[in-house]
Amino acid sequence: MRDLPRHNARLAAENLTVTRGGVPILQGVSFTLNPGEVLILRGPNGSGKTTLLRTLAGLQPPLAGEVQAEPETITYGAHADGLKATLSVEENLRFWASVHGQSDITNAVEGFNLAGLVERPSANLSAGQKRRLGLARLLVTGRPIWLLDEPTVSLDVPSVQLFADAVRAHVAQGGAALIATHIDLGLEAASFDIGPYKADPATASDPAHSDGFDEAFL
Ligand SMILES: Nc1ncnc2c1ncn2[C@@H]1O[C@H](COP(=O)(O)OP(=O)(O)OP(=O)(O)O)[C@@H](O)[C@H]1O
Repeated sequence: MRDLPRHNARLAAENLTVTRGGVPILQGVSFTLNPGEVLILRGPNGSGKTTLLRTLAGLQPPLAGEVQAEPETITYGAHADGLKATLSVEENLRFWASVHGQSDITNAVEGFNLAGLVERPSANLSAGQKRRLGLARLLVTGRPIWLLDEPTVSLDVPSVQLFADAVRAHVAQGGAALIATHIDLGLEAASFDIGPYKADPATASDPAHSDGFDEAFL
């Protein structure tokens, strides 16, 4: 069983303003994610969930406010699977594990029912199988804070269950997860609704902080 550094799995957002294409999308976002917690990120399409997750993950700077988390505690599961197409399932997991200084992929293979697929190039997986492999990578990072963007897209019901089980096991070991999803995962979790944090359109983009181009998120 993995031994996650319990005290590291805390993330706090302090009065965050997040932007997309230089335009403020959310402002005044504050919340805390504690070890052992699952928080479901709620908000309609286009409300800024991806933008917030990317900011929390350190992939883009906030326009204002602060993200507090210990270094190298966060792993971000994006919309895109980010798999290496020519590598097999096992090679993908071993590669990802080595990037994070880990070596054991057993939990990842078993936890996402990949044993029968280990030798298959990831390019030849179905959409749901790719998604399972993408999620299995979470288990080889050794990182305690999972930030996940629509993790169940393409998953069938049994696979959603595998994912929910993985999250349960993760938080039972002191991990934490913030999950943007529109479906009920059957998890014991609080919700964080970003609706009240919609940025005031009058808060014009600050050119000093504008990215200056039309961002495309991968
Ligand atoms: N390339 C872009 N440049 C600037 N703004 C964009 C771009 N793409 C999307 N936006 C806008 O940024 C806002 C926030 O988008 P974001 O992807 O964070 O929302 P979301 O809540 O994750 O949506 P969904 O539930 O549909 O995934 C939306 O209003 C969207 O229209």
